Amino acid sequence: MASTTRPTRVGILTAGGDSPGLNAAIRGFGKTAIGHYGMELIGFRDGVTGLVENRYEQLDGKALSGILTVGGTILGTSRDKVHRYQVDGEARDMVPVVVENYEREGLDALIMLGGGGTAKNAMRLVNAGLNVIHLPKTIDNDIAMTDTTFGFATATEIATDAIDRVHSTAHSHHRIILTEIMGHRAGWLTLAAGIAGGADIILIPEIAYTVESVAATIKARTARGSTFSVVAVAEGARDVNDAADYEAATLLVKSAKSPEAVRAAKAHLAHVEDQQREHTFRLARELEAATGLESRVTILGYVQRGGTPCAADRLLATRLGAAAADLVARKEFGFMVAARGEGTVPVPLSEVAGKVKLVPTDHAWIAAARQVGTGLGD
Ligand SMILES: Nc1ncnc2c1ncn2[C@@H]1O[C@H](COP(=O)(O)OP(=O)(O)O)[C@@H](O)[C@H]1O
Ligand SMILES: O=P(O)(O)OC[C@H]1O[C@](O)(COP(=O)(O)O)[C@@H](O)[C@@H]1O
Ligand SMILES: [Mg+2]
Repeated sequence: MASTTRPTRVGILTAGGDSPGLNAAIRGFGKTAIGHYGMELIGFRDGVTGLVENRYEQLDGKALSGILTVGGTILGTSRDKVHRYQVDGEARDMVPVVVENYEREGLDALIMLGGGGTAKNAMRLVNAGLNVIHLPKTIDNDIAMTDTTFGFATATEIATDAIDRVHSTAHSHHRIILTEIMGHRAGWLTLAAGIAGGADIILIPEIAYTVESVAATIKARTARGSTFSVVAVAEGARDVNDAADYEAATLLVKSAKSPEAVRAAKAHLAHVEDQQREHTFRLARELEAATGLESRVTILGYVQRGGTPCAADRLLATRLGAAAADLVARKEFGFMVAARGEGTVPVPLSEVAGKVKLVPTDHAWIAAARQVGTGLGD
């Protein structure tokens, strides 16, 4: 009797903040899965939302054509959590619903493209028995166990270009221009763009700053005849006082025992972070008072996440996507596909989920910044 084997059926989604290279990764996975391995592919809409609501579209060769260079994600995205899904203002555990949808659609695997939050969602679905593979995207570069993430290189280009551009206006007006750069709790993007753009001072969350130190660097420049300065400020950077408050709030979260205590501590941490949100404007006022130089703030914001991915991100996203399809073909699941050197390695999701990769204070980039005379605010 002739045996009929149905093609492997795979779902894919993008979740978390959008990031240049998401479409390149969808294409990299899809072309390999469909063209090379003969699999079927469906794309869930708007991240975990589409997974819960079972909203998806068929992805074929035509749907994947022409998206390599396109910014954002053709599938849409959201920051929904699978275990605390908001329904009528209430948080519900939707893992069983997702399992049901996965089974009803006859899926053999689910590919989740996302950052730290997505790694945690992926881990929850792995624990519920689904065959999941995660690909690391984020402009923040803060995912553990991978050399880098797609989106980071493009965002670095954009932020570097911004720093280049504020230089001439800072110079013309004899001003201090503070350029606030994204990165959530990590300083990778600010550090990379700050070095590449030749910022005079770089402030990152991993190194608490004092206004006195930043002002001293600026005054030393004035003494050398430069009556302007450019400061690259990470959105998560803090002065020593704010850093102490933040650390205390973080410790509370870590030491909380009951679920209620954890929730209360997390709410307190969110409040502390909220209070510190305007820190770049405060620093601008403090520097103006300390140096006598007029100060201005430029917040780069979502410009850093938009538009076409650079070549390095297209290359990274394509090779990670293709490697994910190889894993599906080999029936190896529960992994994040990490970039390691020029290759890729599958890393168990348990070694990634819940971890954040911050800039080590002995990192070579920090050493190089110091060596060329850049102030780090400490
Ligand atoms: N007068 C200026 N006008 C515009 N850009 C400048 C000026 N001086 C320096 N830059 C830019 O600032 C960045 C860092 O320059 P750098 O050589 O470190 O200057 P400095 O020694 O004055 O700090 C470079 O991108 C450089 O092109
Ligand atoms: O898009 P939102 O919800 O405003 O969030 C902003 C955050 O998203 C990011 O741009 C990227 O975050 P993820 O890639 O981890 O989702 C951070 O740099 C920033 O702190
Ligand atoms: Mg993140």
